[in-house]
Amino acid sequence: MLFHVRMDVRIPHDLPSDAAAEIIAREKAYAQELQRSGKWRHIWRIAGQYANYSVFDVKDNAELHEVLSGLPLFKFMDIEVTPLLRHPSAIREDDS
Ligand SMILES: O=C(O)C[C@H]1C=CC(=O)O1
Repeated sequence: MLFHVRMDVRIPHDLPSDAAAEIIAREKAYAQELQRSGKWRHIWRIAGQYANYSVFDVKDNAELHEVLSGLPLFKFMDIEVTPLLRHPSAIREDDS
């Protein structure tokens, strides 16, 4: 199943910078591993914001929840999920 996900990151200003840097490094490794696995299909920075638009390809809602709740930055994020399905007018064969 495909899901469009918006993540807005709100790291508290009083979090020490070395702690923030450590979480961000773990987040990057986690995100890149999920991209290599094919579960995190797209990630785009939203211009001018500490936020991204992503597309996940996972088995079901439960797997999406597991993946998202495992994000090292999860507790500092607002996350909005939109389930997707193939549009009847789509022509790209690999978009489902
Ligand atoms: O930077 C972000 O948008 C937040 C998060 C998502 C992937 C990643 O590496 O960091």
